[in-house]
Amino acid sequence: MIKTELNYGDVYLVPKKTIVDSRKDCDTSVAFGPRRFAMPVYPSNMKSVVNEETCELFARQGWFYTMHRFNVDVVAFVRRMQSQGLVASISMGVNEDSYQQVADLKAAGLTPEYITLDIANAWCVKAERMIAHLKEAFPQSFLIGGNVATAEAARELEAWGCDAIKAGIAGGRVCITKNKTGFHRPMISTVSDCAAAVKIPVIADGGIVEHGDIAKALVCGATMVMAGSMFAGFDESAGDLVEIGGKLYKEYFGSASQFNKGAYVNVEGKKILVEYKGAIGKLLAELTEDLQSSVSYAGGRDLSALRGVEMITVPR
Ligand SMILES: NC(=O)C1=CN([C@@H]2O[C@H](COP(=O)(O)OP(=O)(O)OC[C@H]3O[C@@H](n4cnc5c(N)ncnc54)[C@H](OP(=O)(O)O)[C@@H]3O)[C@@H](O)[C@H]2O)C=CC1
Ligand SMILES: Nc1nc2c(ncn2[C@@H]2O[C@H](COP(=O)(O)O)[C@@H](O)[C@H]2O)c(=O)[nH]1
Repeated sequence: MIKTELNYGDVYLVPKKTIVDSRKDCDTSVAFGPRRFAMPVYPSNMKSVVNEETCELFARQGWFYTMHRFNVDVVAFVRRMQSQGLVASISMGVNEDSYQQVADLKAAGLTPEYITLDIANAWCVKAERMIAHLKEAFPQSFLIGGNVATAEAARELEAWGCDAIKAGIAGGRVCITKNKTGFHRPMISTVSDCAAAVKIPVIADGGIVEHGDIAKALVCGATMVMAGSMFAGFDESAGDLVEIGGKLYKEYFGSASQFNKGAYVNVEGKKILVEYKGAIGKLLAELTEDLQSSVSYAGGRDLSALRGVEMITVPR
């Protein structure tokens, strides 16, 4: 029997009685690890989405962020953020260069508050080794492991010592993993299964198309949401600005694309152009308004209201 699974676009949320006088009374802040952040959504740790300036901007606004892991001087980055009293949140891989970065941070006496172990399928022996290494080197850091897509994988990463897991395989806008390997799970099913399986927070990663998808991910049990394409078209986005036929675009490419890797080897990502949309401030304000509205429809005053919301599918 082949199972049917659901994506964000396949479901809607059922409204409850609103108890606030204004949407502005709804609190969108979220406790995540040792800190509280203004919103439960943040940009993907991709070279075409964030750079040091983007990370600093998000940290200053009280939003969470994670710096990507591609040719980054982590010692300089962590020092830069912490010397300004900002949260330091970095990414690591599983290869020798990442072990060297751990040693460099230790030698410099630096401890990032948040570390994200970032590989396509973190349910693997190489990730298990790196997670053990990171837990030993930085027991005080909040360790996010990802990505995974099943309850069993989520449980294993929790058992290996992750403080949070990132869920979502092959659901991203510039992903070609599902085309090239055949593997993928839709996000509603992925997030619901992973969140039900573990006690630690789950980050829903990839596949956000509409702002309301963020509320849907939280209803499925996610604590945080990571999005790439949604944050890719702005002045502050890391991708290059290009002009074609008098129209402006920003480049957005996958971390496993030829453009990121510098070679066509094990390519599982592509490059696209996203419409240029100006300054990012307008998006951040609109995301906040939209999530405040979601909380009001959920019949509460804060994000906890979303946990009790009924989800339905509509036949197409
Ligand atoms: N969320 C998602 O769905 C996906 C995200 N990505 C993103 O792309 C980037 C690159 O990802 P990734 O390829 O994992 O990392 P890397 O290319 O950095 O690979 C990390 C190491 O793991 C090994 N490795 C990677 N995949 C496999 C595999 N399937 N089987 C055995 N060994 C493997 C690689 O060896 P070798 O190359 O020799 O196999 C390499 O030594 C990451 O930032 C990741 O988040 C990529 C695909 C899907
Ligand atoms: N299969 C691939 N997935 C990738 C790649 N680079 C990043 N990603 C994942 O996509 C999300 C962003 O998705 P979006 O729908 O919000 O744009 C990102 O956070 C990664 O998990 C890649 O090269 N291949």
